[in-house]
Amino acid sequence: MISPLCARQIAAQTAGQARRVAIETVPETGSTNADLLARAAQRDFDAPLLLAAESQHAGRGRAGRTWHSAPGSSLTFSLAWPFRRSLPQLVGLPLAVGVAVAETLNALGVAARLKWPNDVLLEGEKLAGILVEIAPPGEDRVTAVIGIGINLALPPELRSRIDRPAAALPSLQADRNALLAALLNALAEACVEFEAGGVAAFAARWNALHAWRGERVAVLDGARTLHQGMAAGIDDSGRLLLDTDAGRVAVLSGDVSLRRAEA
Ligand SMILES: O=C(O)CCCC[C@@H]1SC[C@@H]2NC(=O)N[C@@H]21
Repeated sequence: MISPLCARQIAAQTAGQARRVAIETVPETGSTNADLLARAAQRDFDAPLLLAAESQHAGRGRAGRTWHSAPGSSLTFSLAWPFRRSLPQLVGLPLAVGVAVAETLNALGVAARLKWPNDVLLEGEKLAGILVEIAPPGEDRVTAVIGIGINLALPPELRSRIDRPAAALPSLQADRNALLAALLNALAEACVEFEAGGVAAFAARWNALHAWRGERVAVLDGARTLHQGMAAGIDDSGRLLLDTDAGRVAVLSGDVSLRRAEA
């Protein structure tokens, strides 16, 4: 039996948090990221706010992609967090979020690993995606909307819409409120730590979770290959380090592929 998302249950399991987070759940929406960005633009809240949806019909992914999910078989939520940091200082936030998600899953016995910059993989297949979007900056703070989608089951109609190998976590489907509470605790801690220390504070933990460390990978911009080399982890700015034939390069953006790397 799949439990419905319930704000009260999630709040009860996150009550010990130093930073209070308001929690809302809705049966359906287009995109929890879009909803929180719109509300942030209207100054609808000024403290951390979590919005979780049973179902999204216009889920957004990175690089303009669509995030497909199915009611009850995915966990889809966004956390809006106001940071007292400048916009450029938030560049590495998605990596810190990836660490928080993967460590939470590891603590629940799931061997999740990270693909740069912030896909969460299980045995090489995508289990969860992270999309961080920034609301129009206020006077003294910048609000990041941290959107996370986790596959808990992959019914055939969902699998047929996803164009890449995907994984799911049926063992965690039964109590999505407990999973969401554990994630929220870890994310709130990560946001506080990120505000103090930036992405450098997460580099060693990210590297310990790196799925493709030591593997030959290609970094792509659409169909174009930008670099090829051995993935060596991230540096203190969150850049992917690649050992190429021409020496070490630090990559700022792109999609990483194992399949497209030439031997
Ligand atoms: O891997 C990606 O491309 C990122 C996917 C992020 C999906 C989540 S689901 C909750 C939140 N709302 C959205 O519209 N997108 C994010």
